[in-house]
Amino acid sequence: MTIEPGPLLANIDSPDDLKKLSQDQLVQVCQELRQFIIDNVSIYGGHFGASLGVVELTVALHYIFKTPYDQLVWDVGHQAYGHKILTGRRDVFHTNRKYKGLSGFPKRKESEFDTFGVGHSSTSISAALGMAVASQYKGETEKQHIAVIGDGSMTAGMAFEALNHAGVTNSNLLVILNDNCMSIDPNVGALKEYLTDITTSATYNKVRDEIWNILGKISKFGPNAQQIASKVESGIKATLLKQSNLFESLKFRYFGPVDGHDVLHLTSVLNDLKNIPGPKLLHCVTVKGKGYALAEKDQTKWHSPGLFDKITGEIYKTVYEKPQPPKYQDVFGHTMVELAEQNDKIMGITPAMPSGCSLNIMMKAMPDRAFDVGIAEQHAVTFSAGLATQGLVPFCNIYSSFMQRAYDQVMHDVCLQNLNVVFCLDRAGFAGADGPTHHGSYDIAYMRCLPNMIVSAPMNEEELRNLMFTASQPDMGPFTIRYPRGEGVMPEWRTPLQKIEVGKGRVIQEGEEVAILTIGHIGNYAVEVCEKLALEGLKPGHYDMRFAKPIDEAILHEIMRRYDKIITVEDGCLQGGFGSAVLEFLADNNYTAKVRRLGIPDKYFEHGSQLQLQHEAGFAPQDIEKAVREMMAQHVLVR
Ligand SMILES: Cc1ncc(C[n+]2csc(CCOP(=O)(O)OP(=O)(O)O)c2C)c(N)n1
Ligand SMILES: CC(=O)[C@@H](O)[C@H](O)COP(=O)(O)O
Ligand SMILES: [Mg+2]
Repeated sequence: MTIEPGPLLANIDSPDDLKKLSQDQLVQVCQELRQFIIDNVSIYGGHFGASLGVVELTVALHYIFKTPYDQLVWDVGHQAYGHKILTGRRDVFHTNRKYKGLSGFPKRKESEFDTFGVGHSSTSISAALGMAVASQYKGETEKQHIAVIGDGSMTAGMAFEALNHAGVTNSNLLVILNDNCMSIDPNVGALKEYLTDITTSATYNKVRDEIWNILGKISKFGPNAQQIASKVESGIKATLLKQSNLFESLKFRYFGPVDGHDVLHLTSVLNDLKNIPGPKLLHCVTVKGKGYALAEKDQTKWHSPGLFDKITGEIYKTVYEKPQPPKYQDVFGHTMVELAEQNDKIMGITPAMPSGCSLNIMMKAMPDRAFDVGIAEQHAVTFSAGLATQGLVPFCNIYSSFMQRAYDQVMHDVCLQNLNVVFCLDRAGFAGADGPTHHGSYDIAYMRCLPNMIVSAPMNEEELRNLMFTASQPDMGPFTIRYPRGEGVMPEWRTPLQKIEVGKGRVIQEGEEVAILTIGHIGNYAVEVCEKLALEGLKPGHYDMRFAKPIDEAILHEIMRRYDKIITVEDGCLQGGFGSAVLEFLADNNYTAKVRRLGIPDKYFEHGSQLQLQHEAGFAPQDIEKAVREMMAQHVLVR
């Protein structure tokens, strides 16, 4: 079902069509765009509050700037639905985040208006600066470069690295700080408080209004207006502004705060800024979820709510007759509290994903022992390392793909010093609709090669709890536990906590001819396959190896004695992953069994459901079954 756009939006196939509208029509087009986003997301899903919050900004940017010639970079990109709809993708927007459909984030290969591929936060200023410097180098002096970054994304070190560089260039860069006082959860930290102070400061607002009044008058003076305006503005700021401004201190020209929902004022401000050279920052104050009352009220819930009834606001949930297994995330969250109640050394850390990873349960129960540190993965890891030096046991929960950003900290600050930090890597394996930026494909490989690091993955809820308990024991050193997004398999999951021997796998079923070796939740697919094959009297062995490192050598020797053929299955990259660890063991021990490795091959996978992507990669249940049947049909001549 395609959604009908409003009458103005129906005629906008590109920003050129938008530019044909009169100023008066802009308010209506914003209403239509907002409604179109609500209509689509309620039926097809996706990120919600962030795009509603930048409707006016999106319209104003495409109205004033010459996109795609002028380069517009969205940070994270979860707020870019309006941008996609206005730039030729309105009629296919219902495919957003669906398998083979539009990406949920800007993507260079999807549109020339998507100047930079995003998904992970805080890259926009660096990227836009790179573009601005390239334009300068090529003599494209007219070209504009705009980075739109949220207050949450601004908390990351990378954003500050970029500001630090940009401030000493004379590049044509406009940073728009979209300040809605929210990350996914409420934004945190001193920067957030600083931004709130500026937004509410009476002195500041007075100064700002005077500057804009004077700019308005001066613009009547013709071609030299901007130089004059710029001098007047600096003068006013220098003389009137007693409090120092962070961005001005970094040599940016700071403008704002302005109301990010007043589209007419925004167009006039952007029009003025277009003509002011050098790095500048416009502080826009917006409301996440603007225009949909429930989303304005509970902004975390409506960040990405799932499907809902747009009239009543009811978020649909599947109703089951029997109790269902919990999400791994909730098992993690509740187990953290349980462990921390028993062991006063345990602390919890998340970089800006408290509700996503469920550390919010511990943050509520034990606020002095659980920290949201902002979008700051590098800091989260080294902060955890610092805690560990003092004898505490930090559980640092980071989405597998976001951990890529903190790799040096894992190696240099944790592993090299053999510190007791537990890394809970959430969203391991295919993330699903978020796509390649968010798939947790590489963690087994990138963690396995680091000395001192233990790498494990639970096959179910009980295993997750036991691995967490094991990792909390004294002197474990760096310990990784990876698990996927979503439900496990055990409705009755509050099992007693038991220590697992590090590096020890489990026999799920002994069999004949072919052994399936799995790691983590994906092992449940092998269970399914074995049950199906048993109906035909076929009985492959199945081993849940639990640890990719140290790998269970005793069980592997035993497997080599019993089987000619091995299938390894992992929801991670094949290069350097769990299957590679098995191959290394075979080679080191001169075994010559036939081995087939199933996992994520050496290419990027787009978005879709986890199962669709697993099948595309060749390790969904039917693919494992096929591999077993093919292996069983093969005759091994040499042993
Ligand atoms: C490196 C990284 N860490 C975490 C995330 C998860 N994440 C996506 S959006 C978001 C909040 C961003 O807040 P802000 O930039 O203020 O945008 P808003 O949603 O408020 O519009 C977070 C934490 C991410 N995409 N990238
Ligand atoms: C844009 C972004 O990075 C997050 O909103 C992400 O989509 C959250 O993923 P989960 O829904 O798996 O928590
Ligand atoms: Mg925000």
